[in-house]
Amino acid sequence: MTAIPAYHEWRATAADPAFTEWLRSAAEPDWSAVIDHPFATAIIRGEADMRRYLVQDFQFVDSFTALLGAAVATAESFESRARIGRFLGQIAADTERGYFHRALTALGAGTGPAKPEPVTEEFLSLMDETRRSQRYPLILTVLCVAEWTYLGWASRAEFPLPENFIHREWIELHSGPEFAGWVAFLRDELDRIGPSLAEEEQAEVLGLFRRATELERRFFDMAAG
Ligand SMILES: Cc1ncc(CO)c(N)n1
Repeated sequence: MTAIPAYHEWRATAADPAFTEWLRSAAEPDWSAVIDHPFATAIIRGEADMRRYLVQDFQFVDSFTALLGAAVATAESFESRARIGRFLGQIAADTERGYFHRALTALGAGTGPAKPEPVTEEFLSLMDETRRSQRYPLILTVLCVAEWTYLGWASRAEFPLPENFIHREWIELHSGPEFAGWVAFLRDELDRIGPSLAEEEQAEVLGLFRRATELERRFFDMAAG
């Protein structure tokens, strides 16, 4: 494995010196494996069996929403806090939650408690630990991986989208200008804060970014069965 240069070394030679670009490039090959994952391709084609995936992801989204709450609590300005709070209230707790209820009902799965798969457990632990740290850079890092990878695969979809609402709305929730704007906000926050962190903290952020990306890949592997 090639060693990953520290941010300040990397940025001297990078075409795009953004902090999140350093993180993303260091998360390869997992990053591209998530974006190009066969399960994501099956969603885009309207062919994925969504039941196990959505039952597991409903648990993910609960911890993710709690993590958004921690981001609201730790953000450094009212504008950032309001931006995250809006996404929490309008998307996570409303549009997306409504989708889960309709989709899980249509799949005959229900919205009650379900047994988490091992990768789900690992992801929930990572998010819960990050939430408890109450450290904004770490919280942003996990949010950024989750949202940016999802924008990546969902943006591969072309019109017309699948007819089945379970595939179509899942793609719509993670693509389009509004979701792209949300991801741009998360990246901008991390691009603003990351460069002034101490080198050890930058390394910690990098480790967390890579770990979360690996979990995204394994989450799709789990869904593909
Ligand atoms: C596993 C996973 N990663 C990212 C997202 C997007 O929030 C999601 N719903 N599920």
